[in-house]
Amino acid sequence: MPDTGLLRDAALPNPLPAGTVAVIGLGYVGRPIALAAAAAGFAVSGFDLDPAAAAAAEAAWRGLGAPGRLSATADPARLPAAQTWLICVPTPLDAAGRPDLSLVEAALATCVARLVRGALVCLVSTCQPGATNGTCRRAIEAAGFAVGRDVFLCVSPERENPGATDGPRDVPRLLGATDEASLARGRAFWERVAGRVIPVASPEIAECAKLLENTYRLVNVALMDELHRGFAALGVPTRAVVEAAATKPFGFAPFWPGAGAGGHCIPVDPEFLQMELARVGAASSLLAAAAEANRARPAAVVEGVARALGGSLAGRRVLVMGVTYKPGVADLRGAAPLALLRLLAARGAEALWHDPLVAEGPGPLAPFVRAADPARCPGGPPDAVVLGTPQPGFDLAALPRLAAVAVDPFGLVPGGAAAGVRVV
Ligand SMILES: NC(=O)C1=CN([C@@H]2O[C@H](COP(=O)(O)OP(=O)(O)OC[C@H]3O[C@@H](n4cnc5c(N)ncnc54)[C@H](O)[C@@H]3O)[C@@H](O)[C@H]2O)C=CC1
Ligand SMILES: CC(=O)N[C@H]1[C@@H](OP(=O)(O)OP(=O)(O)OC[C@H]2O[C@@H](n3ccc(=O)[nH]c3=O)[C@H](O)[C@@H]2O)O[C@H](C(=O)O)[C@@H](O)[C@@H]1O
Repeated sequence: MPDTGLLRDAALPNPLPAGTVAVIGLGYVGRPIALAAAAAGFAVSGFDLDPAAAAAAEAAWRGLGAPGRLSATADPARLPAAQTWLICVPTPLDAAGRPDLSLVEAALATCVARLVRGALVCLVSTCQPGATNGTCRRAIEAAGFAVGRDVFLCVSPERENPGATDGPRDVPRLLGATDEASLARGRAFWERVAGRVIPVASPEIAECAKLLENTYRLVNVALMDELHRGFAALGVPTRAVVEAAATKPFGFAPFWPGAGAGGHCIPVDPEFLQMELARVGAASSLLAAAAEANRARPAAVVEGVARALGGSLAGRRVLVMGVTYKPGVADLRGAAPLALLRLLAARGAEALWHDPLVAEGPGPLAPFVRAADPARCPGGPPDAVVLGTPQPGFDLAALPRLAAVAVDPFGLVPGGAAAGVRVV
């Protein structure tokens, strides 16, 4: 690869500003990292393709009294020749359910067009093992830079827990790099911004660890969903079983049943691991079964509602309590309760919803009827109520009073099956 780095430096209109960071992608992940980097003393330029996201980031930062050295733009021409580049764009599945890295590739294109010698590129987005050493390295080398000499490359996957952790300093950061020099550069940056950094021996270890964390959650949630039905058939309350098992001071991490693990990470990220495992002929059948069970979970819950109503949902009115993907978080992405609403409607029911965290009926909720007060549903009391997401503040003991049939995929309603609640 020709070493054009020096030429590129000379041609750039911007001199390399000391301590400048560019954050590409200003969503849930990029925005707090940009803020933390500014708080750590870096001059930070955020970039988002979506002008609304860039404007929202600036407004949020202003509201927090963010330092003036923090700015956001949707115009790549306004990006400086930064010393540190952080890739924080989404990594979704495509329509066929395959991992889609096209946004990471586009972000890399924005970055490498402005790379200067000495810069550090860090992949933060959740990607498949090999993305750093493959996709990222190729993009940098194609621009004429030698990784580890001209430009430094590392990966530090995000591990924030939405709704529970506040910022990049809350969770230790894994850090993998392509070489020693890159690891040192990455470590110096992240220790300043995030505090606790855990260096690992390769980018692939960091990538796989991130995917293992979320795969572990998917498999265990799917197991609990299945056991929940079994325990119910045995007449044993699942939550009491898990709480009892969790008193063991080692060797057991509690997971809970629900309407289906949702969001845009737990059902998605394991596919990145599975894709690479399949490529080397080692696809995990256990992971495949868990993913399939999780996809099928909302349909199983709806079938439970149908059975409780005598078999057919046609013309019945069913209220879903809580529609976000997890309790306490106003995020509808990949939310299992949305699948419940769609499946109920597809089977001829009138689907209603209530959620104190969702004021309006935006996009995916538009086809369904909002019940601002679940005790006074439009059109009168529903035939059945099903717990979609147990939002903080829900009076679960009162759930069975909302309709003749109450369905609980979580095992949370007091009294459970003994109190006439349908446990699914
Ligand atoms: N949301 C979360 O709590 C967590 C997310 N992650 C991972 O972090 C990554 C980012 O996720 P989020 O921040 O949640 O996504 P997001 O959807 O909230 O935000 C991403 C932003 O990137 C922008 N974008 C897309 N392509 C771009 C490009 N080429 N150039 C510039 N901007 C671009 C989008 O317009 C959007 O505003 C994903 O890989 C995700 O799996 C990991 C852990 C936690
Ligand atoms: C706590 C934790 O490890 N969080 C990681 C996770 O966050 P996310 O917001 O997806 O939460 P979480 O996994 O709890 O719920 C997902 C779904 O499972 C359901 N869920 C969950 C637990 C359970 O016991 N039962 C259950 O049904 C639950 O109701 C949801 O429907 O993925 C993030 C990511 O990589 O983006 C990581 O950065 C986070 O650190």
